[in-house]
Amino acid sequence: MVSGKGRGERILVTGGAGFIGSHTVVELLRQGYKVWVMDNLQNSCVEALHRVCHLVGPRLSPNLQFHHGDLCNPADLDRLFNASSSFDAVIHFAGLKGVGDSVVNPLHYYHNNIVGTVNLFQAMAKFNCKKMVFSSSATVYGQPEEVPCAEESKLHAMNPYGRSKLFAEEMGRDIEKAGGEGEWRMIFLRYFNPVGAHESGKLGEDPRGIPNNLMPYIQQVAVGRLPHLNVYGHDYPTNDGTAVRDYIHVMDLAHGHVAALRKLFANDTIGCTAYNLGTGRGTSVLEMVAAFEKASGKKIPIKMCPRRPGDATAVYASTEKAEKELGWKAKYGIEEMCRDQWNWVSNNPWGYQGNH
Ligand SMILES: NC(=O)c1ccc[n+]([C@@H]2O[C@H](COP(=O)([O-])OP(=O)(O)OC[C@H]3O[C@@H](n4cnc5c(N)ncnc54)[C@H](O)[C@@H]3O)[C@@H](O)[C@H]2O)c1
Ligand SMILES: O=c1ccn([C@@H]2O[C@H](COP(=O)(O)OP(=O)(O)O[C@H]3O[C@H](CO)[C@@H](O)[C@H](O)[C@H]3O)[C@@H](O)[C@H]2O)c(=O)[nH]1
Repeated sequence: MVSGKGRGERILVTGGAGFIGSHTVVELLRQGYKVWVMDNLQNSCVEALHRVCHLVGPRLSPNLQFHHGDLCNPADLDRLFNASSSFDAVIHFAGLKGVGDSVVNPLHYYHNNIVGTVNLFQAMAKFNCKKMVFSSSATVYGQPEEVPCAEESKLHAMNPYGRSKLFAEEMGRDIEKAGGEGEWRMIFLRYFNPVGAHESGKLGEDPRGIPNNLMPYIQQVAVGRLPHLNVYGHDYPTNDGTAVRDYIHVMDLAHGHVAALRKLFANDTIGCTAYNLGTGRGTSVLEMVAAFEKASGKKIPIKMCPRRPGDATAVYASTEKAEKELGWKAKYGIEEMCRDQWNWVSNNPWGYQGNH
C-alpha cells in the first residue's frame, strides 16, 4: 500500500487540458503536488483548466501552470524544462485517441503519438527527469484470447492507434533496460473504458465532432444533439447479444494516477511495469443504455446495427495487480458513472465552449 500526500513534487502533465488529464490535475493539486500542464489544445480548451482552478480554490490554484506547447516541437519542451528547472516526474497523457481516425490517418497518429513521445523521452533524459506515468490502453491486448485481461497477457495492436500505444510501451521498456539500475522508473497504466465526469458537473468529456465512443454518443442523444444511438452488434455471444466492456469512472482513474505517482516516488526498484485500471466488471451496451436512462430520466432511442469492424466481444480487466501493488481499487459503479455523466452534460449540453 502506497499512501501519504504529495510533498510538493513538481509534476509535468502532458495533455492535462484533456478529458482524463483535467480530472487528474484536480486530484494532483488536492494531494499537494505542483503541476505544469503542457498541451497544444488540439482536442481540448483552456476553459477546462480554468474550471480546475475554480474547483481547487484560491489556495491551491497557484500550484497549476499552463504552457501552450506541442510535444512534436522539441523547442517547446526545451523551453518548458528550462523555465521550470526540470520536474520530479511526468504524467504523459498527450496523444490522439481515435481508433477509426488512426486507420484513415496513420501517419498523423505515428507523428503525434510516437514522435511526441520520443521528444518527451529525450527532454526527460536531457534534464534528468526519469520518472514517468504513461497513458496506455486496454487496446494493447487487441482481441483478448481470454478475459479478464491480465498484465502479462499477450500484447497485440490492431490499428495504428493501438500500435502507437504498444510502441510507446516498448520504447519505455528499451530505455529503462538501457539505463543504469534504478535510473528510469516507469508505470504504464492500461485504461479500460473511461467514462463519467467530475461529481461537480464542471468537468467532463467534450469530444470534437461526432463522438466515436459509446458514452459521449449517449450523452449527446440525451440532450438532443443526436437523434438516436446506433448499437453496433446484437448477435454477440453475451447475455443480451451486445458487446461487453469494463467502464471505469474518470475520477477512479484520477486516483489511480496519484497512486502510480506515489509508487514511482516510493519504489526505486520498480523499473518499468504496467497496471490495468479497470473495475474488473463487464457491462453490455444495452445495460449501459438502461443505466443512463435511469440516471437521466431520458429515453435513449436505439437502432440495432451490424457489428463495428474490429470490435471484440468482451473485454474486462484483471484488477489484482493494481490492487496489490498500487493499493488502488475502483470505487464507482455504472450508476455513479451515469449519474455524473448526466450531471455534466445536463449542465453543459454543448461542452466547455457553449454553442459550437
Ligand atoms: N479516453 C479513452 O477512452 C482512453 C482510453 C485509453 C487510453 N487513453 C489515452 O489516455 C490519454 C488521454 O486521453 P483523453 O481521453 O483524456 O484524451 P483527450 O484528447 O481529451 O486528451 C489528450 C490531450 O492531449 C493533447 N495533445 C494531443 N497531442 C498533443 C501534442 N502533440 N502536444 C501537446 N498536447 C497534445 C490534446 O490537446 C488533449 O488535450 C491519451 O493518450 C489516450 O490515448 C484514453
Ligand atoms: O455509437 C456507438 C459507440 C460504441 N458502441 C459500442 O460500445 C462498445 C464500447 O465502444 P467504445 O466506447 O467505442 O469503446 P471501445 O471500442 O471499447 O474502445 C475504447 O476503449 C479502449 C480501451 O480503453 C481504447 O483503447 C479505445 O481507444 C477506446 O475507443 C463497443 O461494443 C461498441 O461497438 C455502440 O454500440 N455505439
